[in-house]
Order: sequence, then structure tokens, then C-alpha cells
Amino acid sequence: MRRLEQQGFELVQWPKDSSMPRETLLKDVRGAEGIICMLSDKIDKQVFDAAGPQLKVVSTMSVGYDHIDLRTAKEHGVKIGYTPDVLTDATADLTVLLTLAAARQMKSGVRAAETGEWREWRPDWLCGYQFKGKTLGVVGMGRIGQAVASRLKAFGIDRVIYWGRNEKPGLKESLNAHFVTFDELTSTSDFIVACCALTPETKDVFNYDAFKNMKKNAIFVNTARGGVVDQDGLVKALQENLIAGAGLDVTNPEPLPTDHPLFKLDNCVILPHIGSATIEARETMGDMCVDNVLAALKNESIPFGLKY
Ligand SMILES: O=CC(=O)O
Repeated sequence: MRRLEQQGFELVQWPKDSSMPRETLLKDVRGAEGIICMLSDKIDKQVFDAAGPQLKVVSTMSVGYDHIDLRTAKEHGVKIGYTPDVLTDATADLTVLLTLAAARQMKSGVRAAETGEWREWRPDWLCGYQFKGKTLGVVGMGRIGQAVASRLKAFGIDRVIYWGRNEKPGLKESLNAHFVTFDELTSTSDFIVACCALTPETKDVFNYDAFKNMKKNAIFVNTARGGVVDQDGLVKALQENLIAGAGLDVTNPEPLPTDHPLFKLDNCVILPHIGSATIEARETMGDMCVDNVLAALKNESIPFGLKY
């Protein structure tokens, strides 16, 4: 706010600690030259039309941009700014946290400690899985997927495989990571992490059949987008113990209603979409958003822009 105000811009803001209601967004966006938005704001044709032809830039405080209608942005000649790289470490750390939490039954353990279910030490109580000698499957081997793989290798992961749009050059050398089919990834991995963008190819890719194809000891972790999982399929797979557990930082919808069946499952740990929530990442993301807006309003090319 300070940086934009110092430049003399008129700021129209939603003052509350919540998303701007849709009607307010459609009203307040009128005449704007730049929009700073969050991943929870749907920036679709209606918003572009409501804003008007002077709109130069939409700057999202996120690395994901599935909430923005890129085709309409292109038609309107609007630049799109986002915040890649700076949240890679934070999100990879949280992915590891969820993988460990799901693999080591953390939800049941915390509850037991807090509620008196914790009795004496028992040799077979709350046993989970360790990483040594295991296979990690990454769906979406971009910046975050690679950072997760290198972290989990330090925990003893032996084989890294990945699936995505294409094989990535250099990953065999840097991470000894191998490009495989989705079917091979789901059927042979012990830990499966989703770090991909939500696209038509990845929507609902983790459905009941995919979970059924996984090993019984598989741990599934999603820090990408809720939309890559068919959630009913995941509930069924966890209820039927087709896989050992899941860790989710993203769901569909968000927030997930507190009476959702996923919350009732001991083998599912859920966090409220906090992958990039470190002070360091969020401060830098905020600055990048402003850098993008300032450049666009000066008709310069934006420093963190999407090429689309
Ligand atoms: O999900 C978080 C982001 O896209 O930045």
C-alpha cells in the first residue's frame, strides 16, 4: 500500500481480512488500470468487462494462475503478473511436512496426546512408514516438485520418478529422476506428491481409479490445487484403506466445510492452503505484485510476467 500510495496512485481496497465479495469486486474494478488479486479472486470475463478498456495489468499474489481467464486477458491486451520462485522453498517445506505427517500418523498422535487416548508405550501403536529405500513419485516436476524431491532424497528416498506434460532435460543428472507414465507412477510409488498446475490435463487426474492403482502403503500429498483430485474418489479410497494416508494443503472447495468426510478420517491430514505462508515468502510476493503493477502502469514490460 505504502509503495503504491507514494507513487500517487488512487487505491481502491477491500479493507477487511477476507476476500472482496464478488459484487464489490465487479463494482470497484470499474475504471481500474491495475488489479492486485489473490488466488481466491476469480478474474474472469465478467471482471475484465467490468473493469473496462483502460485495464493494463492483473497482478496476482500467487504462483498459480488458474483463477485468471488468460484467453480474455489476451483479447483485452492485459498483462498478467504472478509470483514464481520466491515461494518454492516455503511450499516444498510444507509438502515435506505433510508427507511426514501423513506417513507418521501425526493426526492420530496429536489427538491421542491431547485427549488421554495416550496410554503406555506400545510396540505396534501408531506405526507409520519411513522413507529409506522408497520411491517418490512427483506429478508436476516444476520448481516446487524438484525442491520437494531434493528434500525427500535427504530423508533416504531411493528412486524419484515423475509425470507431467513432458520429460524435463537435466533431471536425470541433477536428481536421478525418471520420466514415467501416470500409470507407472501411481502403481510403483510409495509417496506421491502433486505439485502441478491445475490445467485441463491435470483436472481430477487423481480419481478413484488412480488411487486404486496405488500401493496399499502409498501416501498421497497434494499442495497443488484441490481440482487435481476427484475428492469423492479420495474419500472412498481412504475409507477403503486402498492407500495408507493423505496430506492435503488444498481442497475443493476452500475452505472445506468442517463436516466434510475427509475431516473424519484419521488417515487424512488437512491444512488450510498455507503452502507459501512464511513471512519471507509473503513479504517478497507482496513486493513482486507491486513491482508488476508499477512497471505495467509505466507501460514497461513487467518483471514477473506470464508469457501467454
Ligand atoms: O497456491 C498458492 C499459489 O499459487 O501461490
